Amino acid sequence: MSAVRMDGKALSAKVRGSILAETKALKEKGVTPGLAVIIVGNDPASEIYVRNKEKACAECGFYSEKYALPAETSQEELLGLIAQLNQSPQISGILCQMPVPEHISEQAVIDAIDPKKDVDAFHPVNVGKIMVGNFDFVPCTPAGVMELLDEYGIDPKGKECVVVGRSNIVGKPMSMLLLHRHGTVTICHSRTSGLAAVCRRADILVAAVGKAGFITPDMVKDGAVVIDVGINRNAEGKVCGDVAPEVMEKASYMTPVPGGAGPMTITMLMKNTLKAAKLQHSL
Ligand SMILES: Nc1nc(=O)c2c([nH]1)NC[C@@H]1CN(c3ccc(C(=O)N[C@@H](CCC(=O)O)C(=O)O)cc3)C=[N+]21
Repeated sequence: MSAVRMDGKALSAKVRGSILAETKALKEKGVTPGLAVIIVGNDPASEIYVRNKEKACAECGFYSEKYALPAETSQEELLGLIAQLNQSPQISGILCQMPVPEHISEQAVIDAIDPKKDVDAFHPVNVGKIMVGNFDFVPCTPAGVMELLDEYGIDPKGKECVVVGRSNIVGKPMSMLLLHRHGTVTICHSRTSGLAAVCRRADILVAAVGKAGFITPDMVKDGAVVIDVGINRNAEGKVCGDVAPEVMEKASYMTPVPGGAGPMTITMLMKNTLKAAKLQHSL
C-alpha cells in the first residue's frame, strides 16, 4: 500500500484564502499587514524562496518590501536597515533570509529584530516563549507541519514522535510543538547511536537533516506518518527531500517534496505577519 500524500500546496491555498479574507477585514479598520524581506548576496535557492514569499504576500493582500543587498554589505549597514524597519509603521514583520554571508553574524541579525516583528520566531525572546508554551509566533516550518498533521486528522497525543535533526530553525522548535501536543518526543542527530532503530520506533517521523534520501525504508515502521522537511537538490539539480521515495510504500501518510512542508512554511510566515499586524494595533 502506498501512503496518503499530504498536500501542502492545497492546504496552503486554503489557508492563504482565509488569511486574505482576514486581511480584507483588517484593511477596513485601516490596518494593512506589511512584510519586509531582506536578502544579502545572491544565493540562487534563497532568491527562489524570497520570490515565493513576495508572491505569497500578494496572494494574502499584504504590503511588502524587498531589500536585495549586495554580498559585501557590512553587518553595520544591515543592522542599520533592521533598526529602521523596526521603527517603520508600515512594516509588521521583518525577515532576513538565512544564510547571510560569513562576515555577518547570524545571531547579531536575529537579535537586532524587534521580537514583536520577528515573524520567523528566531529571536531568543520568542524561542524562550516557545519553550514555555506561551507564544505569539510559531516558527514557520514546524507550524506548517502541525497544520498538515491537523488537516489529515493526525493527533501527536501519546504517540512516539522522532525528530531527526536538531537545528534551531526546525528540529528544536518542531520537538517543542510536538511535546506541547502531548507527543513522546525523541530528538536524533549525527551522534545518535542506533539511529535506524530509534527511527523505527516512530509513529510520527520528522526528517530535518538536509541530506537527500537519508531516511530509507528500513528506518521506518509500517504505517508510520513521515514528514519530510528536507529541501535538497540531487545530481540533476532536481529538488528532493530527506526521505527516499520508496518510503511511500511503508508509510501511512507522507509529505512530498516539493509540495509538502515547503509551501506551508511560507504560508505560516504569512500567518505570523497577520498576527504581528494585529498585535501591533491591539486587534
Ligand atoms: N530567515 C529565514 N526564514 C526562513 O523561513 C528560511 C530561511 N531564512 N532560509 C532558508 C529556509 C528554507 N525555507 C524554505 C521556504 C520555502 C520553500 C518552498 O517553497 N519550497 C517549495 C519549492 C522548492 C523549490 O522549488 O526550490 C516546495 O517545497 O514545494 C523552501 C524552503 C525557508 N527558510
